[in-house]
Amino acid sequence: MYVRKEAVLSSQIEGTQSTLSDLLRFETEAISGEPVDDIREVSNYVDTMMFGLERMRQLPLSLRLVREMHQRLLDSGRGGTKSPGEFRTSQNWIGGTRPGNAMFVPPPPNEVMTCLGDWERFIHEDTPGIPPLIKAGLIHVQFETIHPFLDGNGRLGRLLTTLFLCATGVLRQPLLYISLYFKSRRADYYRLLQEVREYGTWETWLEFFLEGVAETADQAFETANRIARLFDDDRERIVRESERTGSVLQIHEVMRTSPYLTAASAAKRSGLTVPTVNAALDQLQKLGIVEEATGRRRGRVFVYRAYMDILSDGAGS
Ligand SMILES: Nc1ncnc2c1ncn2[C@@H]1O[C@H](COP(=O)(O)OP(=O)(O)OP(=O)(O)O)[C@@H](O)[C@H]1O
Repeated sequence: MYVRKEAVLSSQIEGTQSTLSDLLRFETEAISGEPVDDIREVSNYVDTMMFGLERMRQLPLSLRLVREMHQRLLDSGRGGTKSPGEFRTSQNWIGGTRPGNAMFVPPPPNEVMTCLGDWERFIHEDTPGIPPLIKAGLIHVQFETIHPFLDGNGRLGRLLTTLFLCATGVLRQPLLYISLYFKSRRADYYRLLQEVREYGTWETWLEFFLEGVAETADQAFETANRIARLFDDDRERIVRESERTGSVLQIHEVMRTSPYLTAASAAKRSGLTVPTVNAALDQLQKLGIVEEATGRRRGRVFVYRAYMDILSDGAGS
């Protein structure tokens, strides 16, 4: 669920409209009002993170892995036509309408591979004096400065931060949604990346980055506690107040990983029959734990509302 939250936030940094609810409903094949392209983009982000983590069992965090991840990330979402999986062979720029009036012009195409080679070497270099969190901040600013793709550099760069921290064992799971911090301070984020180049203010960037990691980690800890309390309280209420406690608990369990579901998907996930699932969902609705989200009689979608409210903090509804 944290990966999904990070995906929504990272994609929201530049204009993508979908919310965490949209993504989860999309994944349950429930209909949503948002343009499908936006949701697909976020869904691709989740897919790319999972793919990257899995692929790191066979491959180091390398340029090859970066290209494979980029291919997935841009698969048919925003930027899908801009050479997915290929390092650029033309000049790009940030801000403005042409290199002449741009805020930043990344290295020329014939320098990209040399810069990337250095970047890759730095990732793997033994740097005992640089703790992994500081290294992650350096890797991010360098990647954004090289801007090796025609599109998707921001999203991939943020993904790589989490992936690098997983690779070094700082994170056991991809549980850092640092994009919330970058999103709420977007102007500072861009400015500080820029100032590293213009004024060599590495320390200011690193302070900002590390503050983001600390703030994000504190929030994740707090969120995890709130979620654990909610699950415990609701379980107790189910045991105390509901009929058919066994199947109701089973559906409650399923909703911990799928806060949006249909009766059919819940049946598939739990191994219970559809009528049993419907009866359990009925009980959960009576307890006020679950709500029906569509207002329709057919194709109903159920949501674990209080859970979604906690998860959606800062990521739209
Ligand atoms: N002045 C700058 N110098 C270096 N990098 C920058 C600067 N301003 C922004 N960036 C980085 O470039 C990213 C945007 O690049 P690009 O459009 O290729 O990525 P994206 O993933 O498609 O978009 P976004 O990150 O905005 O969702 C920003 O997210 C940020 O990480």
